[in-house]
Amino acid sequence: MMKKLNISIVSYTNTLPFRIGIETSTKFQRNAHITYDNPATCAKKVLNDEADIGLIPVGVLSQMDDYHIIGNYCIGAKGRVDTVKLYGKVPVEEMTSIVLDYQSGTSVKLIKYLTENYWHIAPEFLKGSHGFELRDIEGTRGGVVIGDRTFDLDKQFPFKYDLSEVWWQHTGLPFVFAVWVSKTPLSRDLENLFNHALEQGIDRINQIADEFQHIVPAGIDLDIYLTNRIDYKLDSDKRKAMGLFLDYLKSVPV
Ligand SMILES: C=C(O[C@@H]1C=C(C(=O)O)C=C[C@H]1O)C(=O)O
Repeated sequence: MMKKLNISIVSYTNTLPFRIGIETSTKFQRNAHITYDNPATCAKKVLNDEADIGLIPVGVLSQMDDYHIIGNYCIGAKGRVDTVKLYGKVPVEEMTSIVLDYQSGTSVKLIKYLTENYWHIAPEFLKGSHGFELRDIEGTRGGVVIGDRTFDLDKQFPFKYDLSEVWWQHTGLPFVFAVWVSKTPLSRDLENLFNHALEQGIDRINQIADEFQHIVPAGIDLDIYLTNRIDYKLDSDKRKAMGLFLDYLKSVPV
């Protein structure tokens, strides 16, 4: 019998196929302890050895001495993703500061890449705290928000920028927000089993979207979100994009 595996998974709607794949796998149902966390917490748990496997932000990998990317799936997007946005009451060119989502480890670095290399502006960056998205985006202060909290924010701000779409316009590449990582390598068998569990969920996306449509606010089409916005396959273009982003993080410690 294998030791119980601690798995930390992002609790946002975009991980539904992963969650269902793992939760319904007979192997992991019995032999895993799953926690549902925000991305920054997933990373912290893997870094502190509180989790064996985590869905962790790519932006955090540059701070890890050793890590292993598991399987062929990720949280990525080809162009617009809808749930990672810079919001503001003024256009980005007029923003003097930007509050960063405390739940993020990737988008908070992607915004630095884009302000530097795409918009050519140098705003001050501030760390957001719980509830910042409803409180702190004011005047010339913009804010980066990720995950389900964005579902209700689009109506509230006149200016919004989809960071994955802007990355796509700038590089012509998809973007990878989070990957499955372990600090110590898994056995080939275990990695295959884990990847297979994820695949079981991915193969049922349309059915899952149907079943869970009621959990997202009216106006959000879950099937479109899970099939045309989030892109789960960690293919060669996504690996290339991830390499480019990690090289940038190495060159400018952000
Ligand atoms: C696409 C998304 O990507 C998320 C963004 C992350 C980050 O910025 O660190 C991490 C995990 C992803 O779930 C989203 O939250 O909607």
